[in-house]
Amino acid sequence: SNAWGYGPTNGPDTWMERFPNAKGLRQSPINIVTKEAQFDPSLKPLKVKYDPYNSRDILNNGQSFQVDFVDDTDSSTLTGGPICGTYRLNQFHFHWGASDDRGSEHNVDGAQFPCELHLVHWNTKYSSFREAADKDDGLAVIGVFLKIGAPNPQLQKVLDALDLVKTKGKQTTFSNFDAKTLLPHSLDYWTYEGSLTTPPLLESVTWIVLREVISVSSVQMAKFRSLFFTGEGEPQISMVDNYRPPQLLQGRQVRASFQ
Ligand SMILES: COCCCN1C=C(N)c2cc(S(N)(=O)=O)sc2S1(=O)=O
Ligand SMILES: [Zn+2]
Repeated sequence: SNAWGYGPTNGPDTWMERFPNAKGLRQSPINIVTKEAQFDPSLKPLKVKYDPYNSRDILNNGQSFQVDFVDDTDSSTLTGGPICGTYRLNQFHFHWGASDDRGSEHNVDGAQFPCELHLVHWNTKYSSFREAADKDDGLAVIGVFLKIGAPNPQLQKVLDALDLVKTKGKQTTFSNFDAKTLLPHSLDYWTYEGSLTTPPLLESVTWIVLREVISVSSVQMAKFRSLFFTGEGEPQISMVDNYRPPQLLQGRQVRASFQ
């Protein structure tokens, strides 16, 4: 099928053929040049309020795996930071490499991390996630880098569920998970206006990339790589290198919440 992906014939360099946003002026991810990120004292602290009760299921969507949240009330929200109003947590997912030397989407001073977590929120000024998804101020995504180090016990809870969602389309219940336990101590961040990093590449995302990393062990990274892009019964293709490379800044300003 000609569905988009990360392979040699359907990867990021082919996406502009079917998704013209790929050539847009606010595409993501980017390389964050820390010296050029300007401290903005008007930026407020991030306020993250996640309720474990809202976690619902974990799904292999054929490009990553995501943990979905019930978002019909304001019980898991993001406020403050660079955004106005209240954004609700809809899902989180990851991007990772075939080896520990690559995998993140954003880079910091040209450096890639082995994995990057994205927590996706939508602006409640719109009636639903789908309605918000293509609005300039529709989405806010928190990006967290994972760095090789000590095993991460909170992440392990997510990884233990992967045995049940090995192939595309598989999903299983995933309740009572507190997404806040995946965040680092400091919520210092860089922020810029960007897009979804996957098709349809909608230019609707306020990116909030945390400066502090969380840890992941090499053994835990191998667990991510045990998933498959392909469905049950199809020739297996390992789910690895599901990241888009950095895009042109096109004159955008990256602001820092810290000095
Ligand atoms: C019209 O809605 C289209 C569906 C959009 N979504 C699908 C993604 N693959 C996706 C990727 C996202 S990322 N990598 O930019 O955080 S956020 C996101 S998402 O907003 O959950
Ligand atoms: Zn993502």
